[in-house]
Amino acid sequence: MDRIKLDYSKVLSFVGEEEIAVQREKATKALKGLEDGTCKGSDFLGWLDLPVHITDDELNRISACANKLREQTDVVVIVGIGGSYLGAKAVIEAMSGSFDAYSGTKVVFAGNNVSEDYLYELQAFLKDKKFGICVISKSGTTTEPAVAFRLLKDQLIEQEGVTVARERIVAITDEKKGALRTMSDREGYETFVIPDNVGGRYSVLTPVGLLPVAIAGFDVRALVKGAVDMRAYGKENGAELSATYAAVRNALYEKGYVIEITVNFNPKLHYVAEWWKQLYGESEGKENKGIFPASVDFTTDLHSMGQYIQEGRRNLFETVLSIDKTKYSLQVPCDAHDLDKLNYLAGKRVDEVNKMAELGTQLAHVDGGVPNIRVIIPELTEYYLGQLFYFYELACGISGGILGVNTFDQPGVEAYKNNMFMLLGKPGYERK
Ligand SMILES: O=P(O)(O)OC[C@H]1O[C@](O)(CO)[C@@H](O)[C@@H]1O
Repeated sequence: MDRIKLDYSKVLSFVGEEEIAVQREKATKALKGLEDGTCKGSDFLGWLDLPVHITDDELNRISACANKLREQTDVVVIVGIGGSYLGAKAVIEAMSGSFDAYSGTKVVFAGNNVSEDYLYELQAFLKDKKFGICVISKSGTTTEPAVAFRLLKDQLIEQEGVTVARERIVAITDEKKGALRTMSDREGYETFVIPDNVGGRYSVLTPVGLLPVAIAGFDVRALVKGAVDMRAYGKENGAELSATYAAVRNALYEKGYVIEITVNFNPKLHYVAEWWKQLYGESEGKENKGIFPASVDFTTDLHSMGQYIQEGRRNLFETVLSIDKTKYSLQVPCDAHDLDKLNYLAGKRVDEVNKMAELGTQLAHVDGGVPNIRVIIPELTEYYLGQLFYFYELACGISGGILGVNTFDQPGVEAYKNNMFMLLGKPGYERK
């Protein structure tokens, strides 16, 4: 099997090898802190060896539950927010056909917003369907999924009765605590556990990511295998890939490049970038520090954000997720009249046009003062997504260590919640 690669040659006119070497040394220390459990937030290092410890029994149970739901339903609603949906959404979007949504989708998402219109339209969509619910919340108390779950559970009971509804609801939550655990135990829902020592944004390789991906019909074993292989590769060489990426981005940060834009040239990677944004944003954005994680979809956004990236404030760098091989092959046809003047492209693969757009953009942006990192992915498969997830997770742990923050907490998220609870009159929040 091949492996994802890193190319940072196009940052070297912005930061020198010696500046990267300084950060690389810090990366080695940060990695040690993760491996021997002495870093800040060390209660949440369960993700480090998680892929290696996933057993065949666990994967079989996930497959069995997914198959049961696939047989019993037309559609399964995945209810969750943040780390409780982004990993699964990233894999499902990456692996699905671009128009699958129009031809009988198996999985839809809810509980990642509190839009009344979204929920109303979802309920209308589900009205004549056999549906199931996979509700995911580590804390079991997050408002967005809790509101969506209450509505959908009532609808399911109304459409199918209490007994069938119980069979079609699966909960993924804490082993012992939280409202969702209490409810699941009382109602007798099938449950899967999010380990205590794995935070939400690091949970894609637990049932949180694996069960929805399996329900959608994709290969969770290949996903896990990719992560296992990336872990093993890192063990051999001091986590070379992750440590280098962490060092390079911190060398850039030290020089005032405070925004990292993750770029794709394939819209299927849109949600991989959303997952990455939560991972890095929640992990590093604290104590008035941290690189701001942003993302764009090219070439689409070259026609909107491209102007700013080329000529706006020079405080950003790009990390391009570059896919080597496409799944399908398509050539630009020849036209006898050539009225659109495109015959110079006739016979070329559409992907060649895309690759030249990628190279042309890289050269233009580097010329314009935007350092460029490339993460090269051999093909868009579950296996390489598994590698990519693990590469990014480890790099994030290392990068947070270099920055000196606790990578694994998210105290800042509470501020909006407290205000919302106070405004909504939640008991206990009146005085705040
Ligand atoms: O799984 P839970 O507990 O509902 O939390 C969902 C998300 O909310 C946060 O706790 C805060 O936004 C994230 O860290 C987490 O991924």
